[in-house]
Order: sequence, then structure tokens, then C-alpha cells
Amino acid sequence: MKLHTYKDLSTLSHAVAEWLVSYVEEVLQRQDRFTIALSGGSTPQKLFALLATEPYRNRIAWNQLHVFWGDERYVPVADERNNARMASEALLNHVSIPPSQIHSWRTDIAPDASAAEYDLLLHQYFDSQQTTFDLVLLGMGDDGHTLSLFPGTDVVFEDKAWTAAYYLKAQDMYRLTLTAPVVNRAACVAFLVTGNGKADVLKEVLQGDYQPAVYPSQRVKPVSGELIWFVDEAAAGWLG
Ligand SMILES: O=C(O)[C@H](O)[C@@H](O)[C@H](O)[C@H](O)COP(=O)(O)O
Repeated sequence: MKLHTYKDLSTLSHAVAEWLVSYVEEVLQRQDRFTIALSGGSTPQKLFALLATEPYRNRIAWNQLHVFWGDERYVPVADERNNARMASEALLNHVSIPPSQIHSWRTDIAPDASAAEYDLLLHQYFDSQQTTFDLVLLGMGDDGHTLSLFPGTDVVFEDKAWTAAYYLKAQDMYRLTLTAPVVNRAACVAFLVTGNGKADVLKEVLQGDYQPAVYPSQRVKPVSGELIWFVDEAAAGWLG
């Protein structure tokens, strides 16, 4: 595991953009596609906006990117809370990725059907390979959740299916999410975490006992891939 700490969200976002540009370039030297799962939440918005503008924009071979989402809120695409909508507005509408390579979760069919469809799609993409995504970008909530793996939910312990749909009572909303088995087979998983509201939980996740039911982010442990935490000083406050 690598931990990189930056002054604030802006510095972190520039550093991640720079890192991402190099990583995509390196991967595309050995294969013809780069598969990425994006995260929702507010933290990656700055990164997405940066990637859509110079100097980063021209340094990525967008037509070789295949885009997925780690999780989705089961609300219409037109809803502000929709993760695909956020990424489209901040980034995808501004770069030239073929639409056939952009795979958002469907929220116009039943949640279970949507999860089953996504699962099938992922198996078509990755089945014969040991490794799944080239990169999974993740955020972490101040309760230790990541993806839509929330504390106290069964989906945290899913060890077979690659996707899940379930009703999240606390938010009165269905959630669609990738699970640990598919994320842990990624070549690289990168968390972006900022703000002092996350300092306590970050310390528990990284340095506390293994309690995934309480801190679902601890379920993310790439089998052979790399795990990188990009955090700001406020979030890193309590790390010893
Ligand atoms: O759809 C979502 O809610 C997410 O994908 C979620 O897992 C997110 O990454 C964290 O909640 C962190 O969100 P912030 O970056 O807004 O703190």
C-alpha cells in the first residue's frame, strides 16, 4: 500500500491528474485499452474537471478508455445525485470517448436487472483475464463506506457476485455497486480522501483492527494489484 499526502484538495487533484496521465500512458504501451471505474461523491469532481482541461486533456488517449462506475445511486440520470451525470458533466461530455465505451449503470430498469446486466457486461470484458480494471477510483465516506458498501450491510461481505443492488434504508434509496471480488482483482485501486471529517475513520481504516462490517473500506485489498491512498493533510491528521 502507498499513502501520498497533499496540502489540500486542489494540490491533491493536480497530483492525481498527473499520476493518472502517466499511468494511462504506461498501460497503453502494452495493451490497446484502458478500463477505469469512476467513483461518485464530491471529492473526484475537481479531478474530473482538471482532466477535461489543458494541460491534461490532450495527454490522454481518450478513444482507448473504457469507462465504468464503481457504484450508482438508483435515481434517474437527470437527477443531480446520479454519479454518471456528475462525471459526464465534469469530464465525459468534454472528451472524445466513443459512447459505446461508456458504461453507466442503468436506472431505467429494476435495480436487480440493472445489477445483473452490469455483472454480465463486466464478465464479458474481463472473464478470461486474471485482472479486471486497470484502475478503480474510490472515495470514502466519513462512516468508512466505499462504493455502495455501507457499514452494517451484507453486501460488504459478498465474495462471489461482482455486482449488487440493494435498498439502503438509511437513504431510502436503492444502490447499485461493484463488490470486493471484482475490485480486488483490479490492477490498481486508488482512494481519494480529503477533509478533517474523515480523519478519525481514515485512521481506523488504515491503522485500526480489521473490522469491515464497521469500516467497509477495509474490504478493499487488491490481490495482486496496487493500492494507493491519495489523501490531504486534513484527512491524514490522525495518522501515526
Ligand atoms: O455514490 C457514492 O456515494 C459514492 O461513490 C461513495 O462511495 C463516495 O465515493 C463516498 O461517499 C465519498 O464521497 P465524497 O467524496 O462526497 O466524500
